Amino acid sequence: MQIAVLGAGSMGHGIAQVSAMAGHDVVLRDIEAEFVEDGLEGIRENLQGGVDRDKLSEDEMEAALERIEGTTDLAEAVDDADLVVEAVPEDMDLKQEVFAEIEDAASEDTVIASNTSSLSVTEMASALEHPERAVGLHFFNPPHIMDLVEIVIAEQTDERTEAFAVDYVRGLEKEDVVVRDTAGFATSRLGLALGLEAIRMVEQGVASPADIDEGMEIGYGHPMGPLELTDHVGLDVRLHIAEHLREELGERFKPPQSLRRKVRAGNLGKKTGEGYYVWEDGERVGMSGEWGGEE
Ligand SMILES: NC(=O)c1ccc[n+]([C@@H]2O[C@H](COP(=O)([O-])OP(=O)(O)OC[C@H]3O[C@@H](n4cnc5c(N)ncnc54)[C@H](O)[C@@H]3O)[C@@H](O)[C@H]2O)c1
Repeated sequence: MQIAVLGAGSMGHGIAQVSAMAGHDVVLRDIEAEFVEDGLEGIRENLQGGVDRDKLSEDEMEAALERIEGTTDLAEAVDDADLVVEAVPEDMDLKQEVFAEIEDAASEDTVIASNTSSLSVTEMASALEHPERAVGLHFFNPPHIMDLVEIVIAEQTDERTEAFAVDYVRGLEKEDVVVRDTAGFATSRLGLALGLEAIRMVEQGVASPADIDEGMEIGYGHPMGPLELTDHVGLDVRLHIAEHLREELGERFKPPQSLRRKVRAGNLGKKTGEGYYVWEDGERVGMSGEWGGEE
């Protein structure tokens, strides 16, 4: 199958990589040649990492690389594509513009997918003349490691498009869950509900961040507790999604005060060195100030 991936950033280059690994021919498109080159370099590094860890052979790496081309030309990318996956920044106007551009340049039965993590695919699809071919393919970061893809069914998505998306995801040897297009889909909504409640529990002094996280890790088998996960994702990102879900789904997603306070103070989690924990060189070294630092 011929696949175009638009946007060669964190997600786009990974989606191009897993598609090529599954045997598809891929064109990766970004708006500047240097972004395309960065994306291709990211793919080379990931694949080389796989070879170093004996996950794939040199030959498999070379074959995958040969199946991927880069371009800045939209028409060249989508012209022969059976599937176009957009992974451009999370902005509804931009996504709608990109959807309409794809439809102008692609053939009539090309499936048009968005990797959005929170926006309405139904709203994006409304920019198309044939919206029944739109679908959400929500990959997780990084796509070459994470096994799940949420397939998001917009109001307009028809059965052919849904079946196509399921086949594509299974062909990547990933697990699919099919969800209706609602705010936060299935994963972000549940993950955030847990994260916000954990933050409220910290605010109420129920237990320390480390004890709450350990409770979920050991008691419930979660690989990472909700507060550490919040630090990984970024407090700013979680606040933004909470505000969106509050607007769409109600007050139960109201962002807790400490989340707002920390974001205002620039304490955004692992990337800035402090969130609910303190981080040094990417390692968790203690809890944030009000918990005295000690775990
Ligand atoms: N980063 C994550 O953890 C994550 C996880 C799941 C889904 N997503 C979603 O994936 C999408 C992309 O996120 P990202 O983190 O890869 O962003 P990013 O900023 O790393 O990459 C976006 C890329 O798109 C390019 N771009 C901008 N306009 C374009 C256009 N018109 N055509 C082609 N390329 C264009 C940019 O130059 C940039 O290289 C967003 O919708 C985001 O919500 C992100």
